[in-house]
Amino acid sequence: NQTVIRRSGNYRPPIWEFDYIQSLNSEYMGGRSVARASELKMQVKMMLDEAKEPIDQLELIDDLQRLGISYHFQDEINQILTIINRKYSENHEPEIKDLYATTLKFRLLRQHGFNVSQEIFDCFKNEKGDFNPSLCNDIKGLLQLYEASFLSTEGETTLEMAREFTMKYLDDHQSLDQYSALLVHRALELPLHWTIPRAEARWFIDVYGGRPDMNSILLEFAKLDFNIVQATYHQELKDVSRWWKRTCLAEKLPFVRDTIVECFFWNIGLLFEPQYGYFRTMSSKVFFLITILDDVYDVYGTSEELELFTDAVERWDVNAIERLPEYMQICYLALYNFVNEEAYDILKEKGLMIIPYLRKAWTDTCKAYLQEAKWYSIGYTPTLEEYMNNAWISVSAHTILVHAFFSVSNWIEESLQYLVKYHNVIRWSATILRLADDLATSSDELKRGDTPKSIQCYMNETAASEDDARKHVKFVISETWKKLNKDGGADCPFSQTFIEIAKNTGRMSQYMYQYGDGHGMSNSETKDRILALVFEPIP
Ligand SMILES: CC1(C)[C@@H]2CC[C@@]1(C)[C@@H](OP(=O)([O-])OP(=O)([O-])[O-])C2
Ligand SMILES: [Mg+2]
Ligand SMILES: [Mg+2]
Ligand SMILES: [Mg+2]
Ligand SMILES: [Mg+2]
Ligand SMILES: [Mg+2]
Repeated sequence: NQTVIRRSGNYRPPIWEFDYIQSLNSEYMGGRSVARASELKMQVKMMLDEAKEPIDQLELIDDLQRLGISYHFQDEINQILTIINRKYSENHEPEIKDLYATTLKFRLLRQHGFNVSQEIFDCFKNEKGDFNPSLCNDIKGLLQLYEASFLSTEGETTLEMAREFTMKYLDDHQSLDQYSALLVHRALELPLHWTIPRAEARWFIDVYGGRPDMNSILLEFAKLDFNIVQATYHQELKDVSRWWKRTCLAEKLPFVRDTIVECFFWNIGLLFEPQYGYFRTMSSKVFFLITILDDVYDVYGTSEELELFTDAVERWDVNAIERLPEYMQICYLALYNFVNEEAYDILKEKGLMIIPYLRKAWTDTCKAYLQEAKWYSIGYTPTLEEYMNNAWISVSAHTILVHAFFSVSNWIEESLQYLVKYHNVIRWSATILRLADDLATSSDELKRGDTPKSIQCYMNETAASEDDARKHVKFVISETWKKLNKDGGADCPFSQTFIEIAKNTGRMSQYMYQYGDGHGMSNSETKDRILALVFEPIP
């Protein structure tokens, strides 16, 4: 047969070795830390009970969320916000026209699913309908309004105006106190709504520590809780790494990305709370399988082999293995065994047979991969729309979210129908992941040979420069967030936890790819972030 030319991704070796991972032993595992944490938790709960003024309650809630400890007080927080929302809906007139207080209330209520209207901001406009330029000196208010503008849905022009208005003034503001300057700089880099909670917590704990009015109980609890939660991550990562070792996939497939730690890291972004260990462990394996299959289709497989593999996945018949080349047999059986392992757990725990759902998700992924491989082999450049109709599937977010649905959801029945037809909350989450991924990975992909990506399709279709194409892709990400805010909003049929995973999938993609390909090439920023969030306790 003709000599097969196989491309290579020339990927780098893993940064963290198996033995190092197995040697992890956090001092925060012990009972002493847990005992101290529960004492502190009680004191924080009292602070919540004692906060009487709405502005004090809102500021405390905002601090708890940014410090990453609000998950301990969900009931108390929802109770407080329900009362504030009821008072607001009974009496729209704001006591004082305070941009900061009004915007903080709007952002927290909307973030928690209360659909408070953007009209709340009309009292800050002049007779022309623009925001009062006099507001430009209220830096705290401007910053809140900037952050709030990212919770907009399509057509909310006041929030659109708010984003433009605040960006103009925030950018060149000089007279800033040190704390506000840090918040403004951070927000302009990546707004709060687009930031994964764990990354915000790690950063804000340091910044909060330097705030003049910081509360030492809050700070101590935030640090200790962060480290205790990180200690549970170590156990989960040991589990995942033992699975990685047992499969020998990296050894058998030297051409794939060997990034099991990065795969685990994705899932700290998706859901950080300690009680979701099973989800993170299983989802890390999903990410790893997606990554190596993606490399089989993008880099290594010949068209004939890829057709065979796609057909074998669609048939979901272990006997199909005979017809596969050896390297594909190991991929297929690893996928087959993992899917059956998760299906076994769910059948045992919840009495639900999920193989059909998982099988369809993986089949859709492989068919989308095959479509891209075909476009590459014939040198075809699709229109942006044609590309995206396939690429929101080929980025495999739907597979990640289908697996997630079964490993975190309890009330599965009524939302199952929305899962199967990939409800928009899945599509918009996948679209953000795809576009953020293309911005960061397409240059390397094109160099070694891959299908044209969103940037290249847009350039080919409109004769735009690469710079303008990248700007357009960033604009589409921003517009897609408005759709995600809407379809992941109050009347979304999924659980809050599932919606949070879908939103964090978009957030984590913007975080992982903020400085280039944090997954495949792992730049220093991503390495430092993994050290801070996964390995190193806060001193
Ligand atoms: C999990 C993922 C985010 C998804 C599959 C592997 C990834 C790390 C990334 O890899 P990439 O090669 O950029 O995917 P694609 O561009 O070939 O679809 C896309
Ligand atoms: Mg939190
Ligand atoms: Mg790829
Ligand atoms: Mg690919
Ligand atoms: Mg690719
Ligand atoms: Mg890519």
